[in-house]
Amino acid sequence: VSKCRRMRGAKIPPGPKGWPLVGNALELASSNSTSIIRIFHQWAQEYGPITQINIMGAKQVILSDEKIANELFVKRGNRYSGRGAPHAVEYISMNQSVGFRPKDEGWRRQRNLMRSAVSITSINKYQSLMDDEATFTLHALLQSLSSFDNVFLRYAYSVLTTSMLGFSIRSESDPYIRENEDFTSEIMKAFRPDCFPSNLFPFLKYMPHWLVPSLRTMERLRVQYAEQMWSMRRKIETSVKDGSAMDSIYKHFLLTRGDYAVTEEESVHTFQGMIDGGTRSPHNNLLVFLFLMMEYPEWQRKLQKEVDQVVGKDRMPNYEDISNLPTVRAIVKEGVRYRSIVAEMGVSHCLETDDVYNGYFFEKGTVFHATFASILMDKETYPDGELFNPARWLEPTYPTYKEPLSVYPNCRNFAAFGYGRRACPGVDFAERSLVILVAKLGWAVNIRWPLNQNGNEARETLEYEPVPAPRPMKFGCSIEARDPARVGVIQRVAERLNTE
Ligand code: HEM
Repeated sequence: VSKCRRMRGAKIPPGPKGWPLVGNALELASSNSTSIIRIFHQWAQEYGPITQINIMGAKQVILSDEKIANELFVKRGNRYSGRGAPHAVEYISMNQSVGFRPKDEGWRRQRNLMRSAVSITSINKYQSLMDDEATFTLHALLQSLSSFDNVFLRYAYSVLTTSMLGFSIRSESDPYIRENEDFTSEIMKAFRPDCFPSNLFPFLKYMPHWLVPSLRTMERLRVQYAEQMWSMRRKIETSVKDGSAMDSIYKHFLLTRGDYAVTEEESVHTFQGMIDGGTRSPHNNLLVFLFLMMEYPEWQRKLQKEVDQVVGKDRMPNYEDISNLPTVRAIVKEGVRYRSIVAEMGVSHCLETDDVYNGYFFEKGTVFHATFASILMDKETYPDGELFNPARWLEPTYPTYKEPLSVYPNCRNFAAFGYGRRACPGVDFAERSLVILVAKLGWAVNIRWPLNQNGNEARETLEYEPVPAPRPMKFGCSIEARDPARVGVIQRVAERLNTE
């Protein structure tokens, strides 16, 4: 109250009452991410766009309005760009992970390295590597149409490893993918209060490890994480020294080491951070794309029509066509909006000093969640938001329309990629990799619901696995080549790439 008075009578934001001492911890203690999203959404509806809760005395604020999220995270970004990651996440990542660490000097150095890495990948050499990866993907898909999930997973990894680390991954069963995937699923649990109670009950972190099994698990994961990053670093260093390393951002970094201020440890975490942050969401978005093309066949027709008009039948679309493919970009952007499963509850930001906004007092250390599930469905910005409707990015009647269509729609400054200083540093890379592959898919294949025994469409609804950053659950999808001539084109290009 006294702090509040100091802030000239500002009020405490509304929110559910909670219990003495524990606050709202009990409502959240047993929830997984899916139910947290639902609970946050309900609270936002009941208490308004700024809802404050209290977890064992620590304040958290749920924001469900994009304008407010922008005012705080972007305009007041100097104060609202901490992370406030749960204890288990900070411990396992040794407070060195670019995505989870506080907004400190080390984080700035890492962001600079990432900015430069992603901008180097926009030069033709790297766009062309990405394009080749998309062609391999199409080729692999045509060889094994029902393996779309794994084929896309390989793409999500290989597109990053080729440009960032200097090696392409040719099979989805490659140990690099399997190890990263297994490890990521384990580490995602570090967000859950039910798996790591020290996330909710801070006193637990001071207990001896032998007494608290979750602390022992944290230590095991920390050691494993460090070993994974450093062994990759040693491998790349050796190949750069013996001259066998392919061109990559990591190689470029090692050769121009003096240009970057990051410490050795920070650099290792930065490259791992790009793989951790950059594979899951694009993979999810590609799966969602297939689903949407089955659910909204009219948009699949529009996609195919645009690609055919721009490139014809005799060649595949490539990265140089992107500016002429606004419908492809709109389908990608709308897919991300419609199902931004990377974080439907948003990725939290942490306030670094006391602040007053709209008459409300926020205390230093408050963790803010801009819930995408509410923001990306906001009725004013997205009038028919519950529909997948790429037209909102293509037609002037919609509030989200922007010209020229050779540039827009694109994903820059799009809320689905976060806000301000903390916004996704991989946005351009992610958009490019999705647009290139979606354009090629539109050109090459038809996507339909599979048929059941009676010859009817076996429609499904899109469900997600209940872990943080959930994946779409397995679903059926029938993919077939549009015509044999196109298959021939893909085969010829893929064979040429294989022999180069
Ligand atoms: C469809 C694809 C993607 C989506 C939807 C997405 C979304 C996001 C979001 C919402 C955040 C949190 C932003 C905030 O705190 O305000 C984020 C952070 C981050 N993303 Fe992405 N992302 C995608 C792809 C990528 C890719 C390809 C990379 C790597 C090249 C990447 C690397 C990161 C990193 C390192 C962070 C943490 C940044 C920080 O905390 O400073 N992401 N992303």
